[in-house]
Amino acid sequence: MAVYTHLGAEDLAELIAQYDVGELVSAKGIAEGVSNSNWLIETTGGGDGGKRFILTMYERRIDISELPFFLGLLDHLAANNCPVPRTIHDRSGGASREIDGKAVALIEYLPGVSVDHPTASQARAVGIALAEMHQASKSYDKTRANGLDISMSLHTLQSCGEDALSAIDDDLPDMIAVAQRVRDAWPWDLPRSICHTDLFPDNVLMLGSRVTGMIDFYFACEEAMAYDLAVTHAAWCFDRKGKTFSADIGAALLEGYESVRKLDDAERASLPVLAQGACLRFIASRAEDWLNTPDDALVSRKDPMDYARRLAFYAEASDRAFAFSA
Ligand SMILES: Nc1ncnc2c1ncn2[C@@H]1O[C@H](COP(=O)(O)OP(=O)(O)OP(=O)(O)O)[C@@H](O)[C@H]1O
Ligand SMILES: N[C@@H](CCO)C(=O)O
Repeated sequence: MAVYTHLGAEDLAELIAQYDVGELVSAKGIAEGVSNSNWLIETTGGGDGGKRFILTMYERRIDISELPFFLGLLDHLAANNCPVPRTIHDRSGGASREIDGKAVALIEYLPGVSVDHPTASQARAVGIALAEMHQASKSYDKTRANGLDISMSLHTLQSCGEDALSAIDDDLPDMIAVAQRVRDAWPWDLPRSICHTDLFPDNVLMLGSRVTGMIDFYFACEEAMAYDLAVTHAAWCFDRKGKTFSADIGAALLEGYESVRKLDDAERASLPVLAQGACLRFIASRAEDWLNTPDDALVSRKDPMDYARRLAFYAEASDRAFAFSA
């Protein structure tokens, strides 16, 4: 479910008339996603070329004052040949507008589907797209701090508290001590750029082995590029529950990334701790969401233990997780 707000036909037609995209033909609510309301918009087409667009209404999670950073980043990456949807600007040049006090943006529609079971060649393509994005975002002139870094993951777990964590799973309270250990070992001085930090399979659109779209940049921030690679590794190289690691997917992802941007020695050596930090980021946010989502809510909860299993693998088998060929 992800249409939280009803927009009537007249509201939509009036909104679309503010853009040089032709007239509204249809608007369909998109079921995927949990944070924002999204519609697939079709128009008769206009000066901006396309006839299909994504209309996003920002419902929660995003601080509206940060929209210029996120929407400007889409435009910067698209202009630098990354497969990222550009923002459609309205007739007065605005990247976002307001309806009933809520911010909305019209985004280029990109073809492709999200894969559930990636192949090695798809993982390689994602590695290439991620590295090219890191290179392109170095010249972006805006920045944003990571609000979900390892210190915040530790803080979030501590704030949930051992009792509440143990109500989700008996093993979850142990994550507080693990987060302390990982924070103490954190490499703070690795090469940085603007990173996606949430490049899960559901945020990548693909046609065959081609990446046609990287979407949902609403966690993008300045971070260590190797951390972004570690997040992507954790999200792509395991089954959903985190029980089985696919060495061929991991190797293909790293090889694709390094075909564009070679990791330095410090980045390579840091990958095991970065990957554990990546897991803790999702353990913490999932645990917090779990505790804040009522049992009867329409949105389904994501299990923090899926990432606790990945974390255990990175802690115990980092040689297997990050086996470089040279
Ligand atoms: N630019 C785009 N081109 C094509 N489809 C898109 C585009 N942006 C979003 N979508 C579709 O809309 C769905 C929901 O988008 P998204 O994942 O960004 O939702 P969200 O609620 O903002 O994010 P999340 O659920 O990750 O918090 C995606 O799964 C995808 O199918
Ligand atoms: N990709 C995240 C949701 C966004 O924080 C998860 O699966 O937990």
